[in-house]
Amino acid sequence: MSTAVETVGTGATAFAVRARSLGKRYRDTWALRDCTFDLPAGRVAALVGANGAGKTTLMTVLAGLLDADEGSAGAVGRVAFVSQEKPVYRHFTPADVLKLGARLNVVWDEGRARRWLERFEVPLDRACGKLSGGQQAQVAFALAIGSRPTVLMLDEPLANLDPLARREVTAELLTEVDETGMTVLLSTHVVAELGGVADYLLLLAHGRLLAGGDLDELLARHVAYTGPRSDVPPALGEVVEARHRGKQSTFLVKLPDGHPRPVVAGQWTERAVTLEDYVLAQLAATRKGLAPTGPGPRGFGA
Ligand SMILES: Nc1ncnc2c1ncn2[C@@H]1O[C@H](COP(=O)(O)OP(=O)(O)OP(=O)(O)O)[C@@H](O)[C@H]1O
Repeated sequence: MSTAVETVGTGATAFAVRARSLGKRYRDTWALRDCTFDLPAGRVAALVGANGAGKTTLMTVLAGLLDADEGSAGAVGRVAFVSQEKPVYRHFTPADVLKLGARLNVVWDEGRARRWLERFEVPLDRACGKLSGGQQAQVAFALAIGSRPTVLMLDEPLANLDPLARREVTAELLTEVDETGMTVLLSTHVVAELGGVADYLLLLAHGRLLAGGDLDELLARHVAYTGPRSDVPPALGEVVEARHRGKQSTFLVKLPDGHPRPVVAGQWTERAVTLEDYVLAQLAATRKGLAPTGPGPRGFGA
């Protein structure tokens, strides 16, 4: 079955992107399978997963550039997608790219696009082929931002950027979200830098949605314990990851539903789980072949 991406009516929907049992295969191999989620509007969602997990495939299907083989997907309003390669015409200057944006897009905000380039000090009159990889990426972002998307999808937007530019790009994206109400879905391996930026998570493993949902809620349902070497954590819960080094053990534990965070005593300490802790623990568990936390009825089983 081939299912094209449908555009969902803007009515009273609170979601910006929806996927139902979405699947995509390349020849006989499924790259994406049984992927179901609703991404609420106005969120900044991090799409994470190991190499080959299916992130690019998911975004490309959501953006309507690839047909799904199973299920359906839809996005509300205008979607802009910046692929991993961030392609720009090498002989065009950034100023030419802006002119092209104005001609190609029904909705075009020249000021926004230009401000983005000025903010990142990208020369407007130099051929894109002579710009650095990071500057070329900024041109691709400016083109996407200028088209005033309702949903902006960015495949590894931080990959070519220096550490300061990464911080500035994420900050600028948040400003855009605040000002326009757009929804952002971005895939990345630079999870540590998404703290305070992403407020939603979609975690893929081997083409399946392993976990997803509101980030604060997800992290509040987990806790990290450190203490003397032990085979079991000091309190009830499902062990997502156990690490033992010398005489010390660290556990990342999913708390039982409805239970408050237990207070541990003695030599054990507990701390809140960060996005990076959570993602690394989940990825390590899937790599070791441990049973992943399976998706719940809406695909969110974190
Ligand atoms: N055009 C293609 N033809 C055949 N297989 C493909 C194609 N594109 C991707 N795949 C396979 O589909 C799976 C998912 O790939 P995808 O690029 O979506 O992963 P990803 O999570 O984006 O990876 P990365 O983090 O390395 O960019 C991988 O096993 C990959 O080898």
